[in-house]
Amino acid sequence: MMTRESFGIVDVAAAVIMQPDGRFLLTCRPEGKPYAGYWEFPGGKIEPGESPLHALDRELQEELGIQILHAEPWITRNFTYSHATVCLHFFRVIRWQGMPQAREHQQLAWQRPDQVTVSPMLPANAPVLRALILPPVYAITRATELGVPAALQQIELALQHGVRLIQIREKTMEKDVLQAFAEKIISLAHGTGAYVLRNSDTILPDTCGTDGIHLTAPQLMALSSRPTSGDNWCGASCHNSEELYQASLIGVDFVVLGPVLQTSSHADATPMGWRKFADLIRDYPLPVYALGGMEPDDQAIARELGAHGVAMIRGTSRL
Ligand SMILES: Nc1nc2c([nH]c(=O)n2[C@@H]2O[C@H](COP(=O)(O)OP(=O)(O)OP(=O)(O)O)[C@@H](O)[C@H]2O)c(=O)[nH]1
Repeated sequence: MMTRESFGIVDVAAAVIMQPDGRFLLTCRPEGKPYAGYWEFPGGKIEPGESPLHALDRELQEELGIQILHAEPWITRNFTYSHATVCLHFFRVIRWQGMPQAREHQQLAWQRPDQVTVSPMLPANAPVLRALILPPVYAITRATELGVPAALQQIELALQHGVRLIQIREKTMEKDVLQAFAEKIISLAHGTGAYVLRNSDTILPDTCGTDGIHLTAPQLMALSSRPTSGDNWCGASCHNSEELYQASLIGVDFVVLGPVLQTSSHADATPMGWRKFADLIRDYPLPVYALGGMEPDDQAIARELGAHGVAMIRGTSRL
């Protein structure tokens, strides 16, 4: 029988073991393994007949002496090394039993997503570390509907509640009003370390001081490469498998997928529901925010199904 291994694909389970303060654990590959001395997420190869989660539990017991109590599927990334193509199934491990110990004499380091101090990292892991910087909630503005003062107040409150990613999505706002609104949002957000993206359908220029762009689905489908470079963020809106595929092809940083539930901002759109959402993002390489009728409490179910977090328009006021 032809297996994935006979095609040179090695399935691997890897853990982002996360403390409540956001720090996660990296380990250094011990002598005797390929890429010895490189840092990686704890984990290892999935044995025949094992599920990714069972393999991860076994690996974490062998390598660190801990047992998984709660883990969420996250992203799945392929990477081709000279010896093999690895398919890395990442999980966020939120609760575990025991204290991680270096059972294989490897070095361990707790790291912050925006401040990784160990190197070199395994080559496959750069986009994974970048994905970890993304916060769990993505807030989307609706100043055209609320009025600028109320929208600013809502964003200020959201920032106080810990929101660290905001999209300015005012598609019909007059230019001067929009620019003044964007300046205020950027100044409020940057004061707390939050990122601000501009929707690609607004008339804000590249130079307006935002930290990147959020592509609408039609704009995503019209592109042949990612439109931002360097540290600038690039997100995209997706509604189906074709758009998800295109987003992974041009290598955006994250996607928003929906509508998951009924929402008054897109009342005519048919919601896909959680089951279809989960099917669409299974084994997907990029972080996904669930969008459409999301409330703060929906973070738990979204993450359980493999989402990175939730994106909210109205729900932001209930954080
Ligand atoms: N554990 C882990 N492996 C990774 C990461 N990133 C990455 O490219 N890999 C690759 O995935 C593969 C994992 O294989 P491994 O050698 O660690 O597996 P293992 O613990 O089962 O070891 P073994 O082969 O000695 O039994 C390696 O090719 C490694 O380079 C990561 O972050 N964590």
